[in-house]
Parts: sequence; structure tokens; C-alpha cells
Amino acid sequence: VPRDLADGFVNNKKECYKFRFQRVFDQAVKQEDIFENIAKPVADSVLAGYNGTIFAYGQTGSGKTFTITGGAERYSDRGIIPRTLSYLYERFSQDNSMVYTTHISYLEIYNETGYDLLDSRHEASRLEDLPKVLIMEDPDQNIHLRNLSLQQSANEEEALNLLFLGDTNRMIAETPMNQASTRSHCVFTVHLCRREPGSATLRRSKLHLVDLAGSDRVSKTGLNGQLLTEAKYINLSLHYLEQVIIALSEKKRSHIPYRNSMLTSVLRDSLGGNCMTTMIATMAADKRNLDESISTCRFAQRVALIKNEAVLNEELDPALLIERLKREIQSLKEELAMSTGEQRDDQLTVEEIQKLEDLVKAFLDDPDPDMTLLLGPDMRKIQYCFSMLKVIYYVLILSLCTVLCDTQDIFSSKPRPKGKTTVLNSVSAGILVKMLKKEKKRAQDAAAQLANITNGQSLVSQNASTLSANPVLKEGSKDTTSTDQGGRATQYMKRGPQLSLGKQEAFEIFIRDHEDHLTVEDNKNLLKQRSVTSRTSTETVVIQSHPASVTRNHTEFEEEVDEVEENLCKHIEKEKKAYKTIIGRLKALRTEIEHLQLLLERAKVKLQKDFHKWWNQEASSVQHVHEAPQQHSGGEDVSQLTSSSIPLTGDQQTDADILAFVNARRNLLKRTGETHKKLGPKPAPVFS
Ligand SMILES: Nc1ncnc2c1ncn2[C@@H]1O[C@H](COP(=O)(O)OP(=O)(O)OP(=O)(O)O)[C@@H](O)[C@H]1O
Repeated sequence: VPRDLADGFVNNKKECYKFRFQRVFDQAVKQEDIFENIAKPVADSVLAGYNGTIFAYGQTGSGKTFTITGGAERYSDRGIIPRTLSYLYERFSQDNSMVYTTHISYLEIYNETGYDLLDSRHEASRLEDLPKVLIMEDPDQNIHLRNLSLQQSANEEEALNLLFLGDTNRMIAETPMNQASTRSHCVFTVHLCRREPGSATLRRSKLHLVDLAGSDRVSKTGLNGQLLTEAKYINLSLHYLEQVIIALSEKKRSHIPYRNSMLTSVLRDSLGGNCMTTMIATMAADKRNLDESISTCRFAQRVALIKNEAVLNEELDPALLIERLKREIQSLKEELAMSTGEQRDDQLTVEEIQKLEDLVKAFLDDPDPDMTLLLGPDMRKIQYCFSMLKVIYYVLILSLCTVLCDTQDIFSSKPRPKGKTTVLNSVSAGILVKMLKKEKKRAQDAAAQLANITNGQSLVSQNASTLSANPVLKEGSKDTTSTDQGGRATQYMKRGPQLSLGKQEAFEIFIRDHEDHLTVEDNKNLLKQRSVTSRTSTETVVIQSHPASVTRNHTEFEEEVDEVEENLCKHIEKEKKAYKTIIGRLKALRTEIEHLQLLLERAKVKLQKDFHKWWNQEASSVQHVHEAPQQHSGGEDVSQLTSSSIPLTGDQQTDADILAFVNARRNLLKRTGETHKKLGPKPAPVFS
């Protein structure tokens, strides 16, 4: 910090500050590296059953939202939230030994009031329309958030839809003067529950991903009115956050002032105590922002002093525990009966027999040599299973003998001596045919699954092309991404009145001139490319998943059984490998396509919002001219807009619309004319 001579030639102001951090990333760092270094370790501990929090703190515009949620333009810019969701669901799919359930909540805190960003029932156009979240405390001083909805998300797509629903709500409900992200705190939470199948023990964990409001100090910003109120609230809540952090880092402190603000109450179990907490301090690394950067570093340094002791959140599910205890009692009773000789002699019921048959089938199908057949201490069941196994054993021995004796012409049409061998041949042939049928069915299932993916993606491209054809008139079209939550953006579009023809034309030109136009076009092209690539890959998989060998006809099969079977096995193995590779690639493509689609959806909402804002401004200025033309000092064009030159209806709203349109049209024509002059001849749009 250069010494300021204005402070006197001799002064003790510090010129050099030193801070120590676990990691420092420069502005060229990739989002992927941030995820790997920061979010992945926290996500791993959440998967293991610990609570985790990642929060971004820093001055306005220093990159908090970019780091936590991601940029709105490119797929590669997706931030910690989408990447963590992707990672979590990938890990769930790899771990078959556990059952995972995920819920998502998204809370916004603005001026000390909490709002639920995931409430899809509300047609919010202002922040106040969203459900207000209240803090409740139980006798054990646990915090509960009333009105904050927890939405279950079964897969990555649903979770991403929820994120985009929340972000769209946040954007739509932005205060008119400010960008919401600058003035409010946002807490995106993944609630995870994991249990072993059949076990009564649950592990619950939470992952909070927090985007704090800008930490800029009021004194510097010189604000007044509403902005000053907001800034005061932000400063106060960040001040209380700092107080909590200071208290947590002091070992002797027994009282931690969590209750002072909504933010600290919500993050109560995530800052100190039982949580793995990571803070990201974001800085605008230029001279102008030096003071803010030093203050951010100081804050981060205090956070680094906190020592948490995270413990696993294990609990017992009472319903499952009762169920398990009941089973145990039944089993003990049966064991007792067996050892005291009080055996049951009633017949097994049809359901019991069916269950036993399923058990034996599962037992035989499982290649694991350690697999056991659990029947409980019931002699009737044990005897039944033994007799079943005996029958199966004999059938197999007989068919094996037949296959060994007579592999060359199993299906030979040559006349054979009647009797045992013919019966055996048909048994072994039956088994082989069954095996083949099974393989065929698997291939068919895989093909059907892939066909679904293909359909999904062709709809994606359909959606993209509809958007490019007419971005305004989408009201009637079916939204392919829309689950209940995902269609929030579409709901917003539907809410507005149908645009008149003139307004539509104005909108189309407005879009062309909008700053986001190029990004939207780039993303649409990228989406199309990805859809084409994914369709090509899908077709390859479909072709490969129909191996010719599965559909070989009987004549070939009759001739060379062993060779055919061997080739089939080799072929299937090869196909499996290729299938897995392409499926992996397809999954990555699908995630990218879905993300791009959501980015486009959000861009659409933003364009509409900006357009309506612009249109209303035009309308009010023209109305003003119409009401008091003599007071207006505008040029000749404006003064022409009087009732004498334009036929009006007498209805205030309609007249305002007509005048807005005429004015907008004139402005646009003027702009198009200017562009025309610059770019050379290009026909101006014709308005009806
Ligand atoms: N690492 C980065 N690479 C490219 N662009 C970035 C990066 N970080 C931030 N930006 C861009 O800088 C701008 C401000 O970033 P962002 O909105 O994330 O700041 P913020 O700290 O969240 O601000 P606020 O407090 O207003 O919410 C955005 O346009 C964002 O896209």
C-alpha cells in the first residue's frame, strides 16, 4: 500500500500486509480446478456423512456468483454447485451398497428476511411474492426453517432444474434498482441421507453452498434511500457473521452470538462445530480495490483460525428399527422351536413357496461363491429348498451328459433312436435357447433405453430450432425440459399477455441488438452440434447393441454350436466394452446438453424481462409527450406524435401501447437506418 503524502510525511501506516492461505488461485484459474481443489474434498466428506459448507465472501463483482453458481454463458464456466451435483450423482451410481436420498433447498436472505426460491406454486414477479422463511428454534436449540421447501431430486437433471428454477426466481424477483446477487445472501443446500439396504442406521448430512452479498463498506459507496438500507443490512449481517467467526476462533468463548442475524442463525451448524467449512475469499485484484481486498483477507484469516470437530451424523430410523426387531423376534422364536423339537407341521403357503423359489433362483443366478441361502430356522423351508435343488441338479447333470455325448447335432433332423437321448437333447437345447433368448432380451432392453435417449435429444434439438425460429411465440409449445420445477422460466413467459404483431417485431429486433444475442446464438449452435454428436453416438450404440450373433438363424446354429457360442461370447464381451465407452461419452454429452438448454432458457427470460422494461419505458415517455406535447422540447419527430397525426382509441392502456409502438418503431428504424448506413445496403424491417 503506497504511503499517502496527504497523511503527513511521517506516519505509521502499514505499507505491507502478509496473509497466509491454504491455496491461492489467480484470475486465469479454471472452474474445474476450483472444483477439484475446493469442492471435491468437501463433497467427499458429505458423502461420508459429515456436514459441509463452502461460502464465498468478497466485494461486489469480485466473482462470488461466478465461483459458486458459474457463468451464464459457457458450459465450461459452470461453477461449484452444478459440478458438485454432477459429482454426487456419479458417486451414488457407483455405490450399489447404499441407498441415497437427496433433497434440495434454496434460500435467499434479503434485508434480514428469508425467501424460498424453490416454491413453484408461486407466480412471483417480486421478491415479496415468494414465501417468507421463518426461523424456529426447538427446546434443544436446533434451528428449523419454516416455509423453506425441501424438494426431492432423484437425479442430476432434477437437481440442476431446481438450481435453475431458484436462479430464475431470483432474477425475476430482482429489486428494480439492483442486481439481486449483489444485495442478498443465497444458500443452496443439498440434504443427503444414506443407508444400507435393510439397515436401520441412517447417515444424514448437509452441504451448504453459500453466495454472500457483496462485502463493500457503506462509507465508501456513498449511497442513500433504499440502497443505503440494503447496504446497512448487508453490512450488519456480515458484521454479525464476523462476530460469530471471532467468537468461534476464541477458545474461551462459551457464548456464540448466532441469533443476531438470519444468516448466522441459518449457518449455525455450518460455521463452527460439526461441519467441514471452506471459505473462498474473492478479490478484485487491482489497485483501486486494495482496501477492500485487505479487509477480505483479514476476514478470511479470522475464519482460518476456527477449528471444527466434525462428527458423523448417524441416527436410527425408528420404523426400520421396529421392522428389524420384529424379524429378529420371529427368527428367534423359530430357532427356539427347532431346538425344543416343537416343529411346525403345517403346509407351506403358495406365497411362501413362491418366495422360496425366487430365493433359490437368486441364489443360483449369483456367481458369487460366498452367496448364502438364508431361510431361517424353519425345517419345512429347508427341506423344500433341498428338494428343489435336487431336481435342478439332476436336470443339469442329464443335460450336461447329453451335451457332451452329442454336441455335433443337437438339432439334427436325422432320425434318432426314440427314448432317453431325445428327451435329454430337448432339455439341453431348451437351456441353450433360453440362454440365447436372455441375451437377446438384454440387447433389446439396452436398445430401448438408448432409443429413449435419442428421443430426448432430438427433442432438445427441436426445442433449440423452435427457439431460433421464433423466440417470442413459444407460449403454446411444449417445453421439453419442464418438469414441474424446470418449467418455471416458461411459466414466466406464459404469464405475460400475448404480444401484438408490432410488439413481436420490435421484440425480434430488440433481441438482435441485445448484448446477450451473440452468446445465445453461440450456445444454440453449440447445442445443435452436441445434439448431432449425441445422436450419431446413440445410433452407433444401437447398431452395436444388436449384435448379429444374437439374431443368427437356426440353421447356422445347428451346424457349429461350440464355435458359435464361443464367438458369441467374444463378440458380446467386445460389444460390452464399446457400449460402456460410448454410454460414458453419451452421459457427459447429455449433461452438457441439459446445462446449455437451461442457460438458453435463462437467457430467454432475461431477454423478455429486458424487453418489457425497455418497452414500458418507451410507452411512458411517449405517453408523456402525448399528454403534454407543448412542454416537450424534443425534436420534430416527437412532436409529430399527437392525437391528430395518430388515430387513438380513447382507452388509456391501448393508446399507450399504440404510441409506444410507434415510437419504438421509429427509434428502431432510425437505428436500423444508422446500421444500414454503416454496413451498406440492407433492407429495413417492414412494420404492418
Ligand atoms: N474467474 C472469472 N472468469 C471470468 N469472468 C469472471 C470470473 N469471475 C467473475 N467473472 C465475471 O465478473 C462479473 C462479476 O462476477 P460475479 O457476479 O460472480 O461477482 P460477485 O462477487 O458475485 O458480485 P455480486 O456481489 O454483485 O454478486 C461477472 O460478469 C462474471 O461473469
